[in-house]
Amino acid sequence: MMTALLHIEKLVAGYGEARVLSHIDLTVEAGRSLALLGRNGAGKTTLVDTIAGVTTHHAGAIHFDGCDIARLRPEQRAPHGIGWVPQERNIFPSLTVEENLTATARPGPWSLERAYQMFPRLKERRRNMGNQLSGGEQQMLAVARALMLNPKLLLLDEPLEGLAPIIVDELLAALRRIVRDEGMSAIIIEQKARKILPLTDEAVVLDRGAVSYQGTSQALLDDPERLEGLLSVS
Ligand SMILES: Nc1ncnc2c1ncn2[C@@H]1O[C@H](COP(=O)(O)OP(=O)(O)OP(=O)(O)O)[C@@H](O)[C@H]1O
Repeated sequence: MMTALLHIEKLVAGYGEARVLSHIDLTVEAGRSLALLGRNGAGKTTLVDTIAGVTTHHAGAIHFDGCDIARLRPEQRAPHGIGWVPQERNIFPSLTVEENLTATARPGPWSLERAYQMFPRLKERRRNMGNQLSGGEQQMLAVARALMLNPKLLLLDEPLEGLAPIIVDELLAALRRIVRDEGMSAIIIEQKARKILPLTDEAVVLDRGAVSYQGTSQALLDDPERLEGLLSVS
């Protein structure tokens, strides 16, 4: 039997006493990508942050690559193969682009050279400091830095948010190559469903902390009315 890369069962999590996620079941197979969708406040960030280990875990299992990681501290999860890019990006402002990339790198196929191939802009800016970058460059740096952790699973929290349309297209092209051509497993939170669904294999929609849709991205693209219904404010 093939075991899933990530298998979440009956997960209940939140912040302190507050329970935001209730009985979430979710599976990501190796080499598959998942779009995580839902209205504002549905719990998308809370779910990704729970996989990264920075929320309060109340109940349920998080199996990752054969281990139960639910009780591990965040810094213990990265070595297991979780590459997390939070919404805030957390670029080191007083390190150069290249130092940002190499500071946390782990051995594996994603080298500095390959990161620069994926994001040529970063190579041009490699001697710039983290705080001298545009929002788009910062996001590219955050994704490239996560790749250089050589993770088994990438967690991207709204990578397109606040970026100019031309940068959105550039980043989407890179993400497409990362998940489609390179076969990287990923969970990508996105508000703009129609932008991200063409890249991803599966989709999960959250509503008030529970899963309201789980299926293929293509099925949602093929059924705009359903997609609209799942994401519109009721
Ligand atoms: N630090 C926190 N402490 C307490 N409650 C929080 C905290 N962060 C978020 N919440 C609550 O958890 C719920 C889910 O928020 P979350 O950020 O996960 O949603 P989201 O789907 O990512 O929304 P958005 O698209 O707005 O980022 C919301 O009701 C929010 O108010």
